[in-house]
Amino acid sequence: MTEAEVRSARAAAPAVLIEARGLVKRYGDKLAVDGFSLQVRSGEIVGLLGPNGAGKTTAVEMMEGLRRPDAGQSFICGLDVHRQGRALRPRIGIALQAARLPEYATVLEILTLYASFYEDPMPVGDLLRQFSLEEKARTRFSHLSGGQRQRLALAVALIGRPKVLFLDEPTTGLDPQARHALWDVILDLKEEGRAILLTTHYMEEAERLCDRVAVMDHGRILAEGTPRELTRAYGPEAAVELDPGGARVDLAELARLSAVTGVRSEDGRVLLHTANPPATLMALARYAQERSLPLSDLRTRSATMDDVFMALTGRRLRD
Ligand SMILES: Nc1ncnc2c1ncn2[C@@H]1O[C@H](COP(=O)(O)OP(=O)(O)OP(=O)(O)O)[C@@H](O)[C@H]1O
Repeated sequence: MTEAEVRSARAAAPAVLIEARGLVKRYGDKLAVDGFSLQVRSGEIVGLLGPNGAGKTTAVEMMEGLRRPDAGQSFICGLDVHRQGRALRPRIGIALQAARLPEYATVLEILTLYASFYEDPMPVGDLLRQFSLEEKARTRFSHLSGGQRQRLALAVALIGRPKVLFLDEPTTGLDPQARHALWDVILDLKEEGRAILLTTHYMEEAERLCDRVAVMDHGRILAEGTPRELTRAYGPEAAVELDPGGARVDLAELARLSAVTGVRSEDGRVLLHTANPPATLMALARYAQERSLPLSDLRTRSATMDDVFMALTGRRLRD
C-alpha cells in the first residue's frame, strides 16, 4: 500500500471508540490481567469470552476507567479514561449484569432520576417506547420480570446518549424469547454507530451479535477474530454427535475411526471432531453394526464457538 492508500483506508475505517493498550493488573501475587490490548470501532460489537476468573471483569473495569491499571492505558473516544475521565463520563454507558437499581422506585422514577444527571438526556418517553416498558412505567423495580429489568438497565445505560456501551452478560437469566428481543435492541444500537463491548457466556449470543470475539484466559487474549475466522482456525472441520443409548463405548476406539481428530464424552453423549464427516459417519455405522450399538440421535454439525472455546481454554462455554 502507498502512503496515500493507507491514509484513505484509515479515513474510511470507522473510528476506534474503545481502546485498551497493554493493560496489566496485579492483586498481590496474582497477575489478573497480563498485557491486554483490544480495539472496538464505531458500529461494532466485540465479545469478550473467557472462563470464570480469566480476568474479564478486571480488564473491562480498567477500560471503563473504574479500576486503575498497574501498567497500560485505556482510551474512549480518543481520551485517556484515567486522565480525562470527567469529560468522558457522559460518553460511556454501562449496563450492569444484576442491575443494581432501587427496588422500591418505579420504572418512570428510575429513568427520570438518571435523566437528571445529564445535560441532554434521551427523552424518558422515547426510552419507555424503545424498550417496550410503557405499560410498566408505574411498576416498581422489584415487581419487574428478569427481561424487563435487563431492558431497564440498558435504557439507563443509554440515557446520556453514550457513544460506547459496556454490556456485562446482558441476557443472563432470560428466557429465549426475552433474550432474542434484547438481541434485536442491541443490534439496533450497533446500527446507530455505537461501539459495544460485550461479555457473555452464551455461545449463540457471541455468534449472533459479535462482529469480533476475543477469547481470554489467565489475563491474556488467546485469540481474536470474527466467529467464522475463529471456528476456521481453532474449531474442527465438523463434529458428529451421538447418543450411545446408555451402552458403554470405548472412546479410544472411536478416536481411531476414519478422519476423527478428537473425541469427548459429555452428559452421556459422545462428540467426535472430524476432518471428513462422510468418512467418519461410514466408519461409525460399521462400528455400531459390529457392536449392536443403537446410535440414537446421531447428528453432524459444523464447528461452533464452543468448540473454539474448548480448544483454547480446555473448558466449555455455557449454553
Ligand atoms: N479485588 C480483588 N482482589 C484480589 N483478587 C481479585 C480481585 N478481583 C479479582 N481477583 C482475581 O483476579 C482474577 C481475575 O478476576 P476477574 O473477576 O477479573 O475474572 P472474570 O474473568 O471476570 O471472572 P468471572 O467470569 O468469574 O466474573 C481471579 O483470579 C480473581 O480471583
